[in-house]
Amino acid sequence: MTLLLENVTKRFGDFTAVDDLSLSVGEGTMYGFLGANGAGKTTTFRMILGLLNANEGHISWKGKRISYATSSEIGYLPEERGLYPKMKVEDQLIFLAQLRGMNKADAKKELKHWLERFEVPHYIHKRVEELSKGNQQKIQVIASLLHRPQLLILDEPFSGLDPVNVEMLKSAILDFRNEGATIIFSSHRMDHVEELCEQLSIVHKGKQVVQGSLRDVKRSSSKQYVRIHSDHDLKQLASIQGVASVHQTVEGAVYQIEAEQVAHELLTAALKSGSIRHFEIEEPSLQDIFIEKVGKEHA
Ligand SMILES: Nc1ncnc2c1ncn2[C@@H]1O[C@H](COP(=O)(O)OP(=O)(O)OP(=O)(O)O)[C@@H](O)[C@H]1O
Repeated sequence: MTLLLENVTKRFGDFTAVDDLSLSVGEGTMYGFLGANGAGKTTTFRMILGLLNANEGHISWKGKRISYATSSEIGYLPEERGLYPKMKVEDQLIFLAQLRGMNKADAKKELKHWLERFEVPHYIHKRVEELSKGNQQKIQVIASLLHRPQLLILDEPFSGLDPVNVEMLKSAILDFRNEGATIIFSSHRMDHVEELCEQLSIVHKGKQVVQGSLRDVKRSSSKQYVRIHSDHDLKQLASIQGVASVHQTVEGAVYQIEAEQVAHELLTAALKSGSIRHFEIEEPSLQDIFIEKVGKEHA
């Protein structure tokens, strides 16, 4: 595994922010790191980067500890965005790329490429403070990947972006992954994670409560749903044993079921009531799984 965390614990005084966390991220993987506010995501990222020391456990990147010597291989979008407001975009980003070992000519070329990719080439000579929040966010994303890191850590990359910019960023980071980078990112938007990540982990109060591929995580969930579209009244289906809840939709209803067998009973009962237009057994969404594991209060 490229990035490995083994039994990592971080305490602030008596408070345990990250509790015995282990995870492994394969090379070229897009990895989602999820959790409610205060779950320990940023603390974990800071430990991976060597900005905070773990009290217990080990963290390695390609078998080594991340340090100043490996900083050119790593890109980081911090949660608290930290560009210099008075400095011009070009000066700032080229300076940051040079700090990570890139020469000026290459940095200029890459900067031009990414500004065009994010449709903001005209901001090159603007001061950061002159840009809107969303455009500052794009510039900060560019700062994290300009030096072409092998490992990119993005803390809430989509926050503050409008839907068009979200799509632009998704496509850019997918291309970056396809070119070989390993990407780990946190997000409170489960739909983005579902769309992008092959592997994910959910932490709750510092402890890992879910880890695996999106597919396995969904399969291991106790929740399953049946969606039925019909013009007939299907109210009586709610009383079938094993139907945990019913959600009415414009076209019919979605039933949460406790076992797959209940789906067959629903189908038989629905057909007895008349014809149906649509019948489908649905996997839970990542949002459902998150709420199941982390609690409704954080949904
Ligand atoms: N320097 C610190 N001193 C004391 N407590 C801290 C410190 N840094 C973080 N914490 C605490 O550790 C816990 C985890 O914080 P962290 O920022 O890692 O959460 P998070 O999952 O990134 O949350 P969010 O989604 O809100 O960004 C929180 O309860 C926070 O208050």
